[in-house]
Amino acid sequence: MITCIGAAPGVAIGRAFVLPTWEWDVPDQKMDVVDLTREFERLTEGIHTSRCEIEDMKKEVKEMVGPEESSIFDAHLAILEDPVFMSEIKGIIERQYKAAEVAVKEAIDHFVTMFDLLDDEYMKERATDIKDVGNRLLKHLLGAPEIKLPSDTQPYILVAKELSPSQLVHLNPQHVLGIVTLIGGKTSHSAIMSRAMGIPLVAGLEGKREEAFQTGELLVIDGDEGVLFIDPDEETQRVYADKQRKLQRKKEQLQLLAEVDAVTRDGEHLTLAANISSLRELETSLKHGAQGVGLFRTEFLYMDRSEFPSEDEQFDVYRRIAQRASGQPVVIRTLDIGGDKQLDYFALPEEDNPFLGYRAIRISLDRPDLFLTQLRAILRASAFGDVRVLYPMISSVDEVLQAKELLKRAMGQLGDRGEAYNADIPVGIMIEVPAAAAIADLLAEEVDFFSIGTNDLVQYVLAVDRMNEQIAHMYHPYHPAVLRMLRMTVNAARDRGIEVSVCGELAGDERAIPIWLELGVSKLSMSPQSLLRVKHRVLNTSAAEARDTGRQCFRLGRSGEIERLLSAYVTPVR
Ligand SMILES: C=C(OP(=O)(O)O)C(=O)O
Repeated sequence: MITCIGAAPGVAIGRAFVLPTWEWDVPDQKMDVVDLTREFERLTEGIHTSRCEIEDMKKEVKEMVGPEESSIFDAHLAILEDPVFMSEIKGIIERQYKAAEVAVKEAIDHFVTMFDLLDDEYMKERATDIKDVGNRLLKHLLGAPEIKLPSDTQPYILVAKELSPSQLVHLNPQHVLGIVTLIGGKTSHSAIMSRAMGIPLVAGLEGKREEAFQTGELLVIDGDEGVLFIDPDEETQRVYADKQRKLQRKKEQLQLLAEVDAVTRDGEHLTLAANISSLRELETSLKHGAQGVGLFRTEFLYMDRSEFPSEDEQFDVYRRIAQRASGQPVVIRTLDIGGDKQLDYFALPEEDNPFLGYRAIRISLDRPDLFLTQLRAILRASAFGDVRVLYPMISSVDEVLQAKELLKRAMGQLGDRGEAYNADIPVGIMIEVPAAAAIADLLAEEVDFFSIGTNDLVQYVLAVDRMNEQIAHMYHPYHPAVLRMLRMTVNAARDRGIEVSVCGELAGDERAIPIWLELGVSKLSMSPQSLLRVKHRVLNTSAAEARDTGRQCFRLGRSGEIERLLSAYVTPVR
């Protein structure tokens, strides 16, 4: 047995297919005849073809896996445009008279060595991205063929030194039982995609096996435990086949809960809704028994295009979602760009602190033309279902009043056009900025509901960037400061009699159920993949007991203690 990193859960048993390394042999030679113009032209053409391929893969992943995973390819496109990477390549051509492919190879080696030397998992993963993009560029410059995966064989476990997201896109989950990579870890882009595609993955095998992996050898991998067996004996095969069957059965049992209400053992009802970014995700959510859409992240409608979506385009999507939700609530959040979410055609200013900068409602209020277009589209959809509007990143009463004023103006415009809409559309705000939690009592006077966005709330309360892997260990959703903010918000909503729900990642963490019960939050909105797991936990929970645990959490002073107490209370189900 080899212990490694379990990067995507699940068990796989099958024969190995070893993927040849995607690295080209490039002889280090100077140009025969110095023709800089020709080399630059070849380089430009290679970049263009690579960009087109990456854009196609991005579209494919968006369709197949989801918009968030597809944004992985933005990092790849950014590398092709990176001025430092490109000037390194051009400098080698210009000053050393080397052919474009030699220059690209040297630039890849230079940056990969530099990033690998840093003792930082995140930077090492970025080295993988550079290799992936650089090798794609090299492939075009050398006219080399694409490495193809077998598609007509028995299903196999794919073994690769490392696997790039662009290689993963072309995997057929019907053929690939599992993945083994020598390098990489839990945070790699491949791991994120494997998890979303439901393919078990173990990583970090480099140096743990002396001889090379061979195509055809029998492997067992367990992506939960992070273990790999090579040519396992019969007993091991039996044990893991058994585990695999149990996991499959668990999945099937959970699926049976889709139509069951989320009620605790002692009769308390919770509403479990879904966070979605597309119609495709709504379908998955409905299959998993979602009670409506608690958060529709509309920014994904604005991505992968060259201009802002028109009112009609937006209306078409919102209407279809409202209709498909068949009368269940659909909460549509207005545009939340800025921070880590950028639009190619909307040049946001370079900022020192983009998460504290020009983003979300701040942009909407600054650009009423864009905001009114979106509000009209949402309002028109409200004639087709229980549509509600949600404003992101609210930090003051003034912002709410301005947004409400613009909503009224949008209603007036639709009225002039004779369009139907719900004049009483419920209006809510995200509580994700500490200021909003602190003045929740004032904000509650102005709106119909609160939706607590714990992802951003945790980042802002703790001053811990949610995207920065180096400080990821400090990102504590169970920090007492976060719990206090939650309490303030929920109390304010209760005193004013408005609805409060939670839509951050914490809503999908079954360990948090005692916190919600203690606070009196009865509506949770989460990723479609979490719905059945959380429901299963709710069904096995005694609200009275859980509330007791929740109460104890509020008395503890350290995140670790709180997390331990909650973890001991539940045994997570997958
Ligand atoms: C749901 C949230 O918003 P985002 O889309 O930024 O994750 C949140 O911040 O909790």
